[in-house]
Amino acid sequence: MSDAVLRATHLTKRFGGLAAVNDVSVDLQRGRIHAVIGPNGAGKSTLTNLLSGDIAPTSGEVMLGGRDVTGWTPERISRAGLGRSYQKTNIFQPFTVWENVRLAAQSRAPHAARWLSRAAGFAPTNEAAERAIELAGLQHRKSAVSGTISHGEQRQLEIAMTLATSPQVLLLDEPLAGMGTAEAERMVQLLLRIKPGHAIMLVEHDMDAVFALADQLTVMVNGQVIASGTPAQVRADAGVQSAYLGEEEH
Ligand SMILES: Nc1ncnc2c1ncn2[C@@H]1O[C@H](COP(=O)(O)OP(=O)(O)OP(=O)(O)O)[C@@H](O)[C@H]1O
Repeated sequence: MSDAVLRATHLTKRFGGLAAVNDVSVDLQRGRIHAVIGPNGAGKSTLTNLLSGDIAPTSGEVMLGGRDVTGWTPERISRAGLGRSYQKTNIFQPFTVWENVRLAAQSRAPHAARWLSRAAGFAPTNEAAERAIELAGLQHRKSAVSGTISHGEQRQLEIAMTLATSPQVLLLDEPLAGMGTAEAERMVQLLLRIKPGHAIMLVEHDMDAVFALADQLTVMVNGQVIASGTPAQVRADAGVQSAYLGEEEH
């Protein structure tokens, strides 16, 4: 697996006496979705925060595109090619869908270009925004005010804003949370569309979606990886059945 775009090795994060993430290693490869599942408190959000640089590990390292990014700020890691969706918190509700996505794309424009360009006249930025909106399936909502679109569309917008920064790696934190069946299906299709060009880590509680999307599955319990492999391997794992998947069936 030498072609990993992101490789985290032996990551540990301690909060006082609690090892929220305990010796966890994950690889993310282009064109593949690596799902991380586990019960509440398993350490999935902490792992995501370690990869994005939002928190620094107690030990272990994170390599992104062949560079050691351990301890880098989130902004620097983001510029190095990692995009992370933040559950609607980055959306400016009064702005249109287009304005939100274009602002996200503009944050990636070279510094000089940002100041020299007029609001609607910088072609590469507009192209990145157009492409992101199309991939996210929001063309028909471009001029809608973001605060007025549905919950599912806001989640699509959040992903469009992340895509607009042209990341190689995407960390997606529960993109299907709070969705009905139709919205969830739309999001699954969106994720399949963006999969070919990106290395994706998906943290998600919706097991139907996880098994529909994941090429690789890592199961965490109490900060530790208890199983990792293909969805079929993980489904067949007796330890996973009793520690986690079994719970879903009750
Ligand atoms: N900043 C913090 N300080 C202290 N403990 C923390 C902190 N962040 C997380 N924890 C603890 O670390 C453990 C893992 O939490 P984390 O949020 O990563 O789990 P999770 O798998 O994302 O759960 P969920 O599915 O509910 O989001 C939990 O016991 C949590 O209480």
